[in-house]
Amino acid sequence: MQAQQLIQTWQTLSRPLVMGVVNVTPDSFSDGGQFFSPQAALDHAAKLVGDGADILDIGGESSRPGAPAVSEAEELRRVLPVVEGALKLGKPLSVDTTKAAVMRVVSELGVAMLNDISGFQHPDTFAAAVESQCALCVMHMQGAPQTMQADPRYSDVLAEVEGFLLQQAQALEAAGVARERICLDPGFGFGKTLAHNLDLLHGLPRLAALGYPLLIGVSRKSMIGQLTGKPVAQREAGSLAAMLAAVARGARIVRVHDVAATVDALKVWAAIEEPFSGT
Ligand SMILES: Nc1nc2ncc(COP(=O)(O)OP(=O)(O)O)nc2c(=O)[nH]1
Repeated sequence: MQAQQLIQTWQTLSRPLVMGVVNVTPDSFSDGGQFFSPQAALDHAAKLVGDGADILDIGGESSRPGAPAVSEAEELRRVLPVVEGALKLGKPLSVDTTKAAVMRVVSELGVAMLNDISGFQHPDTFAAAVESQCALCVMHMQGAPQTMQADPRYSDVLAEVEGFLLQQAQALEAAGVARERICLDPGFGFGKTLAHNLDLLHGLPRLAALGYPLLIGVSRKSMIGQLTGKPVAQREAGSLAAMLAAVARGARIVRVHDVAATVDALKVWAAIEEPFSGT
């Protein structure tokens, strides 16, 4: 069972896990349209595995601000061929979806994780998560992709994100989900200003202290663009810096587009951070 393999890995591995992004969408903010055909997506998935990805996150609906919603049928049409093909790559798969029907189908196919950017808030996705045997990524988002960046406001962003993540995790456990199946994600860029994102980055140790693996996604996001002034295609360096800052503050799974560069950055970081073995 892929889920057990993934949970075992994130419990035992001394280094952060690298999650490679496979967007089977025409409009993802960072790579929309590049991998929209099943074969292109599978070729990309294989490349990311070759580059060192520990997990692949397959998504069929863009969550960028203002993105149009995708129907259940269309999302299934996009992701199923890729999931079925990527299962043969021998790495745990995650599916990035907010639809219960998609969760149920891919759980049956044996994917390792369900990644819900809306944090399994809805009764149908909550039930699908509980009934699956998958690992679960509970992410915080204020509002919905279509409107979330209009005017995000918090009295205390860290406290509100922490409260939501803990509430959802505890609700899932109360419904019978084993604690080790759950990881948490503050949702960088999902209804957050740059200041909110930086507050969350600074506050990661408090989220890590909740006792669940932290998954973070800053790769190529607008917060990197705001800090560097660079367009999406030139945000690799900034993304690596933010990723390492998050790892230094407790992130255990990093969701990235640039897998090879991330693997290299983590190797150097680990060599510096780990006590030098002298070999
Ligand atoms: N758990 C989690 N899932 C996510 N899914 C999508 C995106 C957005 O990035 P991307 O998939 O590259 O863009 P798009 O949503 O436009 O496809 N970010 C996250 C994230 O930070 N955490």
